[in-house]
Amino acid sequence: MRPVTFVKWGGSLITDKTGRFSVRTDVLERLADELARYHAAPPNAPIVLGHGSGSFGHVAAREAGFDPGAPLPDPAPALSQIQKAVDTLHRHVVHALRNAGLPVFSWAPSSAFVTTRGTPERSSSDPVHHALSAGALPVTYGDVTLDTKHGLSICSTETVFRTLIDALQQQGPPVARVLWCGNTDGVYDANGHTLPDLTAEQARTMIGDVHDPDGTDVTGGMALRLRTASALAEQGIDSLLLNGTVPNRFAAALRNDPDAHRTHIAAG
Ligand SMILES: Nc1ncnc2c1ncn2[C@@H]1O[C@H](COP(=O)(O)OP(=O)(O)OP(=O)(O)O)[C@@H](O)[C@H]1O
Ligand SMILES: C=C(C)CCOP(=O)(O)O
Repeated sequence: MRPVTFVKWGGSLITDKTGRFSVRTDVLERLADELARYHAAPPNAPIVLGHGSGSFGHVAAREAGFDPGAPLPDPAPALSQIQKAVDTLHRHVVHALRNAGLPVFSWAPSSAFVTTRGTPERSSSDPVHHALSAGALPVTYGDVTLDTKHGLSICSTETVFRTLIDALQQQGPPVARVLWCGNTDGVYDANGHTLPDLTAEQARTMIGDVHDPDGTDVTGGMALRLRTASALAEQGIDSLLLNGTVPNRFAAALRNDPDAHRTHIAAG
């Protein structure tokens, strides 16, 4: 099998994070169409798609009183409410993908692993590995998890990807790169200009300089993305941070076309 490309559609892209349970259906449909065209045109890399939770999971987690540093006194109702919100957005995503003709295989982190203070344990990538071998499109997402210390925790798509990539790397196929699709032209410097190329070290240095995302967020925004991309670069995996709100930017990144409006965090 060819090396796998991981793709995240961020919550800032597919939802309005300043709203409450507000999905951008038009954006979802266009992205699904861009992905379907790539999928139908060999030679195409196998894809694992993940999506953020935006104004669904982040809002539900905040409303349930989620605090990453402390256990919730009564986790069961919160777990159920957050899972419902996350699942509602996931249904929108898989609906758009199936309508575009893609062979979706949905893979829920909340059913696949338990966490300890937010860190996944005992994860198996077997279903994702087999789905890829079968030619399916595995689709996962940032999710709520049962947690051994806190009752519940939240796993961002970034954490899900790192766990899944570690597990996949042990069995093959290799993972080549991650496309992080959001609502900015990659990572901006202090003047708002895109930084086209960053090493892992430079990306890590920038963590203290980024601001919180607009709207509700419980997982760490751009700081978490930079931390994750630097760690992946050190494992030999490239990251591209790009703006999915602009038509065809995602399609161009899938094809590896050059584009000045994105940030490349290079492996090595
Ligand atoms: N230096 C920066 N360059 C680019 N974006 C930045 C920077 N600093 C902060 N941001 C903010 O980070 C946001 C992206 O983080 P966010 O967590 O919303 O991403 P996401 O993955 O799309 O969302 P979700 O976590 O809901 O999936 C951007 O919309 C932007 O407002
Ligand atoms: C808030 C929840 C439930 C998941 C967050 O995942 P992310 O949007 O990828 O950070």
